[in-house]
Amino acid sequence: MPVTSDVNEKTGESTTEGSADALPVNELFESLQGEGRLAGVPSVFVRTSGCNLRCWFCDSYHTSWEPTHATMSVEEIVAEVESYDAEHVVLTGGEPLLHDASVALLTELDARGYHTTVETNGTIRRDAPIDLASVSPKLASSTPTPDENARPDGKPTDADEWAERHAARRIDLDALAALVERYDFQLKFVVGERDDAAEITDLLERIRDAAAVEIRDTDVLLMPEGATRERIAETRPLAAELAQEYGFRYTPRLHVTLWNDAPET
Ligand SMILES: C[S@@+](CC[C@H](N)C(=O)[O-])C[C@H]1O[C@@H](n2cnc3c(N)ncnc32)[C@H](O)[C@@H]1O
Ligand SMILES: Nc1nc2[nH]cc(C(=O)O)c2c(=O)[nH]1
Ligand code: SF4
Ligand SMILES: [Mg+2]
Repeated sequence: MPVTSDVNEKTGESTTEGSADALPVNELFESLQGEGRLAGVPSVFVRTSGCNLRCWFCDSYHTSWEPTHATMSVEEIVAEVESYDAEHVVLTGGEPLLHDASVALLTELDARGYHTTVETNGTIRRDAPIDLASVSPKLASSTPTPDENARPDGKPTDADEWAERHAARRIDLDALAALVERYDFQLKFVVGERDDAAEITDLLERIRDAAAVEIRDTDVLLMPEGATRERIAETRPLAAELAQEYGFRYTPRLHVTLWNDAPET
């Protein structure tokens, strides 16, 4: 029987000791990669549950604010991935690098020749075979407030408690430097307001100082904030404008345009 892999729902801390071979999986599906430099590529998505942050805009509420999951062994996940025809696998969450078993899963996928992308908030470093580290550091504007949260029914969350924890955890320069040094990477920032740009350029300077590899402006992608077609229609012009102004790349959210906020897309 697989050992339960879990994350403390109150603090988002990983409690995965002794569970190197099982993951909390919120959903597993095939879709088109919607974001980043592999946008449009058919991919299997493995969405783990549990996060150490609480972005107010999180489009995966049931992995962060209210985590739900089935526990699957690495073997079961690999078998389900193999039932699809795709060559690309995206490990996401929640925060997938919280879990020890993510390393085991990536190792098994690598051994079978899959291209792996890991979507991560950049606060955790891991040694694992990752083909593309898709790192999305969280800006101050992601911090939850009692008025702004991702809860589908709009009711209040424990945002006060989380605001402090989120702010303290969201940037870890050592972890960001390690991720860009170890892996082929993209830095993907969620943009919803013009002030985000100053924080991005400031943070970029600090990562460049801390990391021993080159970070080109074209490794930096700006992505419109929004989990729905309506919302990205509002934020898209700003993300595109800032990308042009600063020489960064723009990335769409193809899946939102195609399927809005439907699950398993
Ligand atoms: C749900 S997160 C899971 C991976 C990891 N926790 C992270 O944040 O990078 C997957 C991607 O969706 C982005 N994201 C989440 N909610 C979003 C929103 N409302 N608008 C735009 N991007 C969003 C994140 O920044 C990240 O790049
Ligand atoms: N189609 C599609 N592309 C994605 N790229 C990153 C995603 C994520 O949630 O990490 C995502 C997602 O949820 N769906
Ligand atoms: S870090 Fe990722 S999964 Fe966690 S709350 Fe933010 S967007 Fe959601
Ligand atoms: Mg998503």
